[in-house]
Amino acid sequence: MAEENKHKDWQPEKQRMHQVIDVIKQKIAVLKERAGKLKKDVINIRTEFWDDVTVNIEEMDDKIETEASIKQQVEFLSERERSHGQVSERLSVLDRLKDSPYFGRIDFKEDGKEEKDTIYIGLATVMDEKEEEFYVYDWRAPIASMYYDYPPGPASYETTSDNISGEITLKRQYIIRNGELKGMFDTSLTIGDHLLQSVLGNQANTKMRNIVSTIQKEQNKIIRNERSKVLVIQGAAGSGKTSAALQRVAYLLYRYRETLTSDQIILFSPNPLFSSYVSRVLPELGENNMQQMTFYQFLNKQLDDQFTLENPFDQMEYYLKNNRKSNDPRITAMSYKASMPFKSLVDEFLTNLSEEGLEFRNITFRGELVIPKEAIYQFFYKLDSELSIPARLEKTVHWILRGLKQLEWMEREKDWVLEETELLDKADYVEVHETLQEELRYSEDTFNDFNREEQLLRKLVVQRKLKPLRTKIERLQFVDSLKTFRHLFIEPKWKERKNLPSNWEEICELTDVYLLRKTLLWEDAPAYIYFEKSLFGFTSNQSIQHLFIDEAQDYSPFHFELLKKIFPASRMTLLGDINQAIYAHATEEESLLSENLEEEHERIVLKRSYRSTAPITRFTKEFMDNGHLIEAFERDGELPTVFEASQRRTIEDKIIETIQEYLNKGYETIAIIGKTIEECESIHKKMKKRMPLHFINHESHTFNRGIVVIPAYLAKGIEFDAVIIPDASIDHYKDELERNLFYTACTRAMHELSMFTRKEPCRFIKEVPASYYKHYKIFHIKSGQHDT
Ligand SMILES: Nc1ncnc2c1ncn2[C@@H]1O[C@H](COP(=O)(O)OP(=O)(O)OP(=O)(O)O)[C@@H](O)[C@H]1O
Repeated sequence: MAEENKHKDWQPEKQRMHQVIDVIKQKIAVLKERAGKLKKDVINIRTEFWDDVTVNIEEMDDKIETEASIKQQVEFLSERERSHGQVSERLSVLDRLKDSPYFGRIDFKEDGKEEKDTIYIGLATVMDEKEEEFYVYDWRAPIASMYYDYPPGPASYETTSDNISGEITLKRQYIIRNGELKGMFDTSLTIGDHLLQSVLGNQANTKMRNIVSTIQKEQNKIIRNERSKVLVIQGAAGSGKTSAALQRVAYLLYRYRETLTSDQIILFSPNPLFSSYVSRVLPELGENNMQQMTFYQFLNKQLDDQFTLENPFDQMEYYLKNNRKSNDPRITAMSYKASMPFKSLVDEFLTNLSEEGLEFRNITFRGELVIPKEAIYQFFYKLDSELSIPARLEKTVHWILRGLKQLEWMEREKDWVLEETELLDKADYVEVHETLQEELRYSEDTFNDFNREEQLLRKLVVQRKLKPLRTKIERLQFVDSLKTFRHLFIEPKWKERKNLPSNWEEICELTDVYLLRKTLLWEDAPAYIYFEKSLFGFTSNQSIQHLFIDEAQDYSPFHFELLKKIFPASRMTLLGDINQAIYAHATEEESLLSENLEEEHERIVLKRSYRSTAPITRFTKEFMDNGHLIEAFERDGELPTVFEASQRRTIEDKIIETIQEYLNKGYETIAIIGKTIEECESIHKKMKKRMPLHFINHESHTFNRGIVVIPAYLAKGIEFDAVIIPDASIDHYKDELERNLFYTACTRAMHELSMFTRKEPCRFIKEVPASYYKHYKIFHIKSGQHDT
């Protein structure tokens, strides 16, 4: 920037910035020394661990002393390791601050005070050398919230105990890179479009970036919300839902740093690729990543190993292949089984099990029947019916275990036991011998030593043999929950209810076939887990304090009920976009984002879409019902293009040519987004000979720069510089869920979007005014193009 064009405060600001950077550098030097020392300590403790421990295990007292000595040493080591970890984390934050210590400033005059405060805002707090004055405020500090919420003029912020009001007299933004002041502007907006324009104009990245320097006012509301137990965010594609969620995690970890840790927060992500895509944001902000998992991983963990759980993406593929068939039982089941009416049916079924119908298993030991299932049934149903099923099962466990105790006494006398004592190893004999010695300390009677030893050996053998059975009983494996659940789909009493789908009979048959195979279809998993946990009792997870569900439109209220039961203490942040609902069960009424969600909640709507250029957003919003609610962020770019050609080979050539153009423009992440995995496989197979392509399936955990081929449902949540839709023909994207899938695919594009069709373009493209895109019909690629 020429000197004469620079801001009037350029010099003093530059000077101050260097002063702050110098302080940061000094702090880095001090911390590096500390880190070095701590590292040395850790290495020393590890190498000399056993020198400092007094090991003596001859006598009981010595044993206890040895244990205490080891414990002390371990504690000392972990304390040093922890300190080293903390210092390293702080060092990496300071390292980032050294390159860019702050990005904003507000001058604030509090009501009733003479002086104004100058507040510089950055990634983390920096104090002066004496640790008295703030050089930089952490962006999450209460006072910093005004930077995001207000233009110059009256403003206020909340502390934990107070509401402070006053006036912002100046609001300034800085671009500081590698320790150099590159730009500086005073702004009258909340966060000036100027800076946002430049951030959004950058290339897409294979890892998501933090947005703290340009958080928008409506996003800040989400980030700092502390009131709501359930916070629902409906946001257009690219409106910053995921970004806001991640900055919210960072905010909560800062705000509640005394009581909240990152492992008490879970984020449900749409696919494994997404998990790695967002993995850098929190470390960049100096925080540890929260727990992250897909809903599939979560449900799989809730099931024992007896089941094979279908992957949701396989369900999706089934849907996409069969959705044109009328009355396909699986397709109907996908929506019905995720619905609240189905939950009510399961609840009714559970209530009935309170009276009758639970299936039990025989209890056998060494091939012999010990307690027949009928006896368990009788015992269970004679218990007070006011008690819940889990409470009655607990009593049944005690009853069975008492029976096993009697069995143990009887078995001890049997011949097989004596035979097995001979197979015991030396350590067992030593153990029995020690018990005997212990008994003798309190008894003078040594006459029956031999008998007593045999008794102890027999006891040991029988107890050991019974242990696995006991464990199974304690784990309620004597209840046949699968067989019980099947009644719901077999017994006329349940099958012939009112208000069931018309093809319920077929659905029941199909469900039972899979249950018998111990395969849980994706649509059956939530209901089965809910059912089983209702029987056995929800072992609720009290430690999780915040649950974030990204792409919440893909969860049904039934899923939500399950999550609430499993995480009763947790606050929930549900983020999604109803326009991107791509699962058969996710309709507007049955979505977690629905305004009719019964749960008391606060709702925030994000309308502005930041990811794509304005021409792309204008194009995509045209074919969505509620598209008029989406606002494009004004960023210039090329119009989307549609290329139509009748020959496959021509289309392939044109795709290659387009990709080449994109590469020449400097785009680094380019995605060919298909509808199904089959379509993607076929494109990959044909085109990989002509250019390097990476194929992404549901097992992919990362993606690199370059050209990827990916189905739309796996591209959720991710973005690319340029997107190619290889087949946008009339017969390829048709029904309403395919509309959402098409929308999801198109909205992955930041800068360029091109679509290819072999026939007429799909009806969604045709719903867009012709002036919003360029339509080319290609007759011969070599002889040129015809603009229609
Ligand atoms: N305040 C902001 N400042 C800078 N960039 C932003 C801001 N908000 C969003 N973005 C950018 O917009 C893009 C989309 O953001 P994000 O992925 O969080 O949106 P989303 O609503 O989760 O999208 P989708 O639902 O389509 O997956 C990202 O590149 C993100 O960095």
